[in-house]
Amino acid sequence: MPAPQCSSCHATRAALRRPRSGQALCGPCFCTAFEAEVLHTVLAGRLLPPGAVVAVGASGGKDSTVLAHVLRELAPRLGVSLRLVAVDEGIGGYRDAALAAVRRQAARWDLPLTVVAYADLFGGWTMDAVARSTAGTGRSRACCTFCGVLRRRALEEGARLVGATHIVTGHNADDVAETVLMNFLRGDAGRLARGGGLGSRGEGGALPRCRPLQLASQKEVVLYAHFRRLDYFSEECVYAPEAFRGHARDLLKLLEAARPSAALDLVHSAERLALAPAARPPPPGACSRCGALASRALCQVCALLDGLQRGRPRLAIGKGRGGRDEEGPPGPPPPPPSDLRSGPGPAAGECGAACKERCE
Ligand SMILES: Nc1ncnc2c1ncn2[C@@H]1O[C@H](COP(=O)(O)OP(=O)(O)OP(=O)(O)O)[C@@H](O)[C@H]1O
Repeated sequence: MPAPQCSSCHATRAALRRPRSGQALCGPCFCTAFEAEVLHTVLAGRLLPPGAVVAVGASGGKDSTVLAHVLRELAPRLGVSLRLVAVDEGIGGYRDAALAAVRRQAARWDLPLTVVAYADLFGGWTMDAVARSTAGTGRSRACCTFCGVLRRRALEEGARLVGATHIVTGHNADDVAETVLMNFLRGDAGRLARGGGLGSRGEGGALPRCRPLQLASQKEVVLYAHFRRLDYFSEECVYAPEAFRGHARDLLKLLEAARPSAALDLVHSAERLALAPAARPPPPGACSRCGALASRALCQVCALLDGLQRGRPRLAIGKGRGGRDEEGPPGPPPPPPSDLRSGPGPAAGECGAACKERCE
């Protein structure tokens, strides 16, 4: 059976059916509709005011590639300027190739690019060193959680470096739905309550952050990249197979098979969740070491670096466990890596990151 006419321009055959609405569109009409929807998300949510200097978290992957491309198209109408900020986590055999994709994008789109590295920001620690340090312990599966905490801080530092007023990331509806599921499975009411909305307003001196693709499905992000012929890096991080997120992703796929709107429904559920006063997390204070926002004495970055230097990486994830090890009782502490400096961490007041928030 021949493909139906595009239901928008009626001039050509449709190339796809939109996964959620079933609307038949040709490639160009789909891309125009996709861009209009992102524009609506940004304007309706007042995410990026005119004059904003926007740091785009650029990983080289499909989501941030699509985000940077769409925002570049929309920048004149929004009245914002863009900077690409890429974080080099120090993941051998993965990040170098992804950074090469970001460099190609920056050159092709004529956007300024700044790269910040964990090794420079976090006293010599790279993600590979963190993984070595946790290998064989109960904490090795938490690599992605550790990395998310450090990346959030690194992105904040990079954004400040380029004079940004706002940070955007490429999280799409599926990413956010997975996070909602993970928080439910962890029983983490505090993060569920904070996870709603399209981003954070930048409390405590942190830069405002938002996710303009939060209402776009992963499938449509991929379709947009395909029809716009975007060049992106599509390999999975070497540490991803260990992550708990993979189970949430599998669960989401099962749910979507029965209910195609499951991801977006979860995103909207999180937006509407209202916590009983007793379940609300306490107002954050300042990290006693670096001055960043923290719901405990040390912010998550300082707690993590502290634990790494002592050979007992720990992270306060979940329902107020007071910063104890994330995954079960600690095993014997591994020796500290000999090739790493144990850095002092950022000076008081320099961080400004919202450490209390989930960092992926
Ligand atoms: N190394 C990095 N440098 C800068 N920003 C990053 C980096 N890694 C992730 N981000 C930001 O966080 C968002 C979510 O990252 P995540 O690791 O969940 O990957 P993803 O959902 O596959 O996104 P992408 O396809 O853009 O890599 C990205 O879209 C990007 O904006």
